[in-house]
Amino acid sequence: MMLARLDGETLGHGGAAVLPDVRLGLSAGERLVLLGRSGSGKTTLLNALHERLMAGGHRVALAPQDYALVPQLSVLRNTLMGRLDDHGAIANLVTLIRPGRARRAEAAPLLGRLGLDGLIDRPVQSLSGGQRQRTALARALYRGGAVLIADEPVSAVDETQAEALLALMGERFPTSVLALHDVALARAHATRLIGLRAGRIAFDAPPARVDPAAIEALYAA
Ligand SMILES: Nc1ncnc2c1ncn2[C@@H]1O[C@H](COP(=O)(O)OP(=O)(O)OP(=O)(O)O)[C@@H](O)[C@H]1O
Repeated sequence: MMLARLDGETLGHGGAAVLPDVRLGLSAGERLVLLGRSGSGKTTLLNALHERLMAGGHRVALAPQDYALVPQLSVLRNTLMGRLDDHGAIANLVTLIRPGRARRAEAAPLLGRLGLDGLIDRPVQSLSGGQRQRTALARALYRGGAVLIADEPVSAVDETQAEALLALMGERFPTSVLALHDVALARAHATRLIGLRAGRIAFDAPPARVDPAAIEALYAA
């Protein structure tokens, strides 16, 4: 089933085209991984797919590159924010002021899987970069949905953790679109690798059909 499609659209910012004439579809069950140099348009493309999915009425979990956490609030409260739009304003206020036992119990197993169990009540501003990144991921995984969109979601953790986190994302979300810079992780996780270079999609194919030289060419100066 096709969940979202970009059909010859020009993506950019304020009139400046970053990716002209993009043709790309996302079907249920696919794991797309975007590769490309800094500034090649990965975030731009993720945002466009996010908008398109939302417009189609799909529930999407988003893990942005800058995490978008509230630094003064705890790991638990930031995680619970993943479902704010499922509840009314009053319920949300109560949850954010004093998360109830039920909400805590709901989020705790996931925070355990992410290695955050000892940090649940710590304000995010007192965490390391990797711990913040895992909190942002916790919020997305707690949200759940048809599709996960994550922009460099494992850039701040070590390789072993990265593999475990990608496995967890795959377990929770059959469909995802990720930007990754680690080519080995990208190959291992993706069902489709998409290379961006010089304003266009240089390749879009299953990892086994993408030549290492094509990937190297993405990053060549
Ligand atoms: N809000 C914005 N306003 C104007 N230009 C932008 C904005 N965001 C990104 N750009 C420009 O769009 C281009 C693509 O940026 P984008 O963030 O999509 O790249 P990226 O591949 O995700 O990069 P990185 O790997 O560094 O995160 C860049 O030239 C960037 O300068």
